[in-house]
Amino acid sequence: MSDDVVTRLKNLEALVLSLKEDRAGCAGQQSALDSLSKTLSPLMSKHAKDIKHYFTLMLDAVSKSENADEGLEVQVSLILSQIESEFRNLAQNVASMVQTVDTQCRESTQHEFQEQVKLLKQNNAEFVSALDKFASAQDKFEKDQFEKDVELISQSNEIARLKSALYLAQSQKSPEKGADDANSTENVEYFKQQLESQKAEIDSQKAELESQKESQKAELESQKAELVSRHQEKIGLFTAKYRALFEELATAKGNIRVVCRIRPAKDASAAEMIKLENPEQNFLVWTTLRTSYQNDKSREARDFEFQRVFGGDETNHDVFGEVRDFAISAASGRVCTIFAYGASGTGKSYTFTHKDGLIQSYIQLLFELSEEERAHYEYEFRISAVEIYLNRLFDLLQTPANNAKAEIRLNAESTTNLDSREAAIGLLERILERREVASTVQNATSSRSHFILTIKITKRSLTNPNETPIKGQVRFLDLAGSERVGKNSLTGGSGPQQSLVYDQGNDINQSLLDLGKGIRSLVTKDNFVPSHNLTRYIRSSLSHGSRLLIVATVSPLAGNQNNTLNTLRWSQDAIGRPSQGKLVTQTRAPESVSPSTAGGSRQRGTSAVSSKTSTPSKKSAPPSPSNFKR
Ligand SMILES: Nc1ncnc2c1ncn2[C@@H]1O[C@H](COP(=O)(O)OP(=O)(O)OP(=O)(O)O)[C@@H](O)[C@H]1O
Repeated sequence: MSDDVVTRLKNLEALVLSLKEDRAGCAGQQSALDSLSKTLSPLMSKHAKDIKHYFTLMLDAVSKSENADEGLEVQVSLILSQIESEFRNLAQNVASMVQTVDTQCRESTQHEFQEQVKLLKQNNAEFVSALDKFASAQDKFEKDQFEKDVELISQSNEIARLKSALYLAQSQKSPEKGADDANSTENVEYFKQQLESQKAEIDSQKAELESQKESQKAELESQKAELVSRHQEKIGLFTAKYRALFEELATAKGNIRVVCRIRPAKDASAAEMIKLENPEQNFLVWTTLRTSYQNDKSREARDFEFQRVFGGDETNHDVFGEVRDFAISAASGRVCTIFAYGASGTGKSYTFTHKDGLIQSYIQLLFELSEEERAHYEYEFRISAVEIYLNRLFDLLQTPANNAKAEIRLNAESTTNLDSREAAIGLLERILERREVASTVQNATSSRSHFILTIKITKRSLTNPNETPIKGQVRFLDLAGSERVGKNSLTGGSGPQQSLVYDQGNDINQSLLDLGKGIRSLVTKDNFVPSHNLTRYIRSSLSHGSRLLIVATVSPLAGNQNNTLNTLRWSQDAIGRPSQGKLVTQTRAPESVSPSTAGGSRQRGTSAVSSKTSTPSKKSAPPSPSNFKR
């Protein structure tokens, strides 16, 4: 087929050449024909070559295509015949053009000849476009061939499927052949099995995916748990370091501490009577509190020593800051006790139970600690509240019907769990109300009894069940007022009333004496046998390793000097310091307090007394470890 086209083209070329020869004599047109021939001839032969090349490619492709069927061949033939007809037209055009040239050669005009040449060129362009078409037809053919391949593959699959279905149908239709029946059943079984196995495979893939998903999830969970545990470990380490620092600080401060709290003074001249000597306080240097009181003959200045003195401008928060470590020590298994000791109205309750009081702050801190460590430890808090009056114990958690106090034997107090900070604060309020009401019923003021609130802490390891639980406690003791009571100092009525006041005074003195001895025995390590129920009840607070804080509360009120001195003396005595304080100097009694000193500032650390005394102020040496630390 291709040869035919090439032959035709060659013939066409030959025709042009012969035309040229025939018209050799035609003057004027000879050169035009020459140039036509020169242009057309190589063009024709080039295109002929191209066409031949494309045809070869195409036929080659067709012959190589194993799957080529009849339809494909028809398609190719169609394309080729289309191309051929294009060339045929072209050849005709050229032939007619040559014919025209030939005619015009005779009656020629220059103009017409040029027109014909133009036409020739146009025809030539058509020829080129035909070639382009051919090229794109070839592209299409290749694409079609690919699609055809795909189609053929799917068709062959479909055919296979149809064939087998047909086979199946035929074999089922066949009435006479048992073997075919068997085959048919086999086939059905086979397809069934195939289906089952495919389903099983899909199921197993699904299961595998699920298990991969599960294992990835487990892996992620374990990574997360590891991160959390590392994080908690870090927190744990940090907390442990923090605790250790607190313990160090607590040890440096000593197991027995004594501080003084001065109630804000209403009376400026009275404020002059209790003054701080060394303004810059820190726990390594004892603070000197100087009292300046008029006695019968003269004005007397005495120095008392405390690890810290809280002035009238300092808050409960400041006091808590000094003994915060007690909560941490208690959570680490120690028994920590805070005593508030002072005359009635000096601020003991304010320090302990005002809305930002020490008890509230400790409750808050204990719950914070349990929250911080909840990944490793389970905390349990149990509370008890007892009042001791005339050596008798009353349980403030119990509420007898008659609204009286529930008297109990030693160690028979009830306890209750504290589940949350809010519940604990609510319970505290009820206990305090109970204390007030019951006091009236018992005809005793709160300052005539000792009030003891204990929070017992049990800390159990969650990670190691074999670990022994840690047990500690924080105890608050609001001691009975230190004001002097007795036949000579406070009559408080006559008859039974006076006798009661006398008994109260005696009991308070005896209990405080016993308590003082108990505290001192911790320093001296003497054998101590308690004689009062107060000391018996708080025995664990006086055992080895326990921590004590005495907060001596004083109020700089005119006429309050005996109560103040009484408080200061008891607190000094309890820790083995000279109970009378250190006599500084004796001055003449002033006529009156001058306005400049009367308006003495309440600022922490000011020292009006020292400026008036001849002895220069001095700092005390820190307590010797053998005396104040165990
Ligand atoms: N640091 C202080 N700042 C402000 N007010 C205070 C301070 N200390 C005590 N007060 C006030 O002084 C009054 C008496 O205080 P508080 O009841 O605490 O004394 P108390 O020593 O507990 O007395 P009592 O032994 O009779 O119960 C209260 O009104 C209290 O609010």
